[in-house]
Amino acid sequence: MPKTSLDKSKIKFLLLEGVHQNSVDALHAAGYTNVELLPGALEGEELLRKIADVHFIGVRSRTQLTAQVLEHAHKLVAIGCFCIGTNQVDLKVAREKGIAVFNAPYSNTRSVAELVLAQAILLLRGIPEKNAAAHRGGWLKSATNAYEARGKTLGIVGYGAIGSQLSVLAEGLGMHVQFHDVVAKLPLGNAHQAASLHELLATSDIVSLHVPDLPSTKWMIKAAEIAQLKPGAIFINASRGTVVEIEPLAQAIRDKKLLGAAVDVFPTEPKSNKDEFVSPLRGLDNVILTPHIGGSTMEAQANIGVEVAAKLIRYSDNGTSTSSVNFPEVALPEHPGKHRVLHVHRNQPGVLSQINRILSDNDVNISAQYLQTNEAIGYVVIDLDAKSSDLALHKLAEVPGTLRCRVLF
Ligand SMILES: NC(=O)C1=CN([C@@H]2O[C@H](COP(=O)(O)OP(=O)(O)OC[C@H]3O[C@@H](n4cnc5c(N)ncnc54)[C@H](O)[C@@H]3O)[C@@H](O)[C@H]2O)C=CC1
Ligand SMILES: O=C(O)C(=O)COP(=O)(O)O
Repeated sequence: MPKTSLDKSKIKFLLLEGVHQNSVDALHAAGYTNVELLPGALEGEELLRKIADVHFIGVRSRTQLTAQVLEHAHKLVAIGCFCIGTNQVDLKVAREKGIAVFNAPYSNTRSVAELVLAQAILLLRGIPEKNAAAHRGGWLKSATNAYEARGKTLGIVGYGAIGSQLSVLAEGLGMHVQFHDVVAKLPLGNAHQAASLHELLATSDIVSLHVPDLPSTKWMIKAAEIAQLKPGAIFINASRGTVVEIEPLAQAIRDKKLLGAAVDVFPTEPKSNKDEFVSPLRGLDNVILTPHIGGSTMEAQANIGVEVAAKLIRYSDNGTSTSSVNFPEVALPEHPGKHRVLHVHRNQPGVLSQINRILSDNDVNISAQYLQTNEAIGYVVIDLDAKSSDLALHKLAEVPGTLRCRVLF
């Protein structure tokens, strides 16, 4: 059973995919000097070897922390997703192992919304094609198939943080907005909820996807859905590459059924800037292909770096798990003069009573206790006298059902 009680300088952080330097600075400032920052994603043997040795890992959307990878994460206390999506992490397995997962749910939403709006305007004017032709010496001066955004209907699939922000920006341009969501959402401005996905697809001039990667959104746009789009429509996907089947989309572009498309996310993405990008959409001039940079702005990355580093530091320093995406949320006060035992266990009957029995049998004076559970795990935090913490750590780590146990000084 993994248990930790470490000096800060021995707590290892591995940050991947070039997360912002300010996260390293924040960790250093908080006393965590053992931080490795790598520019790309990791996979295969290298990831397994590295993850086995660290207490905290930071990733973006590319590194896959699957059940198999997490099997090797013997020391891991928490995962920071320096992005919105957490689909790259097996959240359930992480939870069952007592590993808390944090993300930055809002820091890059504006960047995505701005990019999508810009792409919609460029595609309405046929700019990608005209630009590509001009680079080859061509001159496509023509108004044919070039339109203003004003008065066009934008269909947003997934009216969450990004979709609703896009809605407001698009209305500012004079567009009509409709959306489809599985949850009833308050329409902003003059936007309205479409009767169904089918109706949205069939009646929008531009369709933009903003759903998370879920089993229910996997390949939600296939040949049948693409066939429902209006002739001459524009299709944009900056959500996840698993939401849209690429081949039927490429075919609709080749058949000139669609005016254009913008795609930022792909079923398989290169793991770093050194690897080749392969896609059936390559070579189609009226498709804007971007390398998953919807959230890649200086502002967003700086905000994400600060936000996620702060969540990891708080969880490490103090045990607060607020805003974790897979963990019982506990907001904890400081614990001056006391030691704090953090105990993560399976949510099964009897664990808490055993913990309290052990503490009482050993005359441990509890100055505060906090408990939060979800359907899978329980998270109990106990503040006690410094002299008792070593004993408590070792005894509580042996309680059946214990997943992780550590002590904070
Ligand atoms: N291209 C990029 O760089 C970025 C991509 N993203 C992607 O965008 C996604 C959305 O981000 P947010 O708006 O912040 O998430 P969000 O969670 O605020 O909104 C997602 C919305 O989709 C809805 N939804 C879920 N399943 C649906 C379905 N089957 N049909 C229709 N609606 C459904 C939800 O009810 C929710 O309202 C992220 O999960 C991430 O995958 C996020 C940031 C950057
Ligand atoms: O925030 C998200 O979910 C994104 O897709 C952005 O991913 P990235 O950090 O650019 O790999």
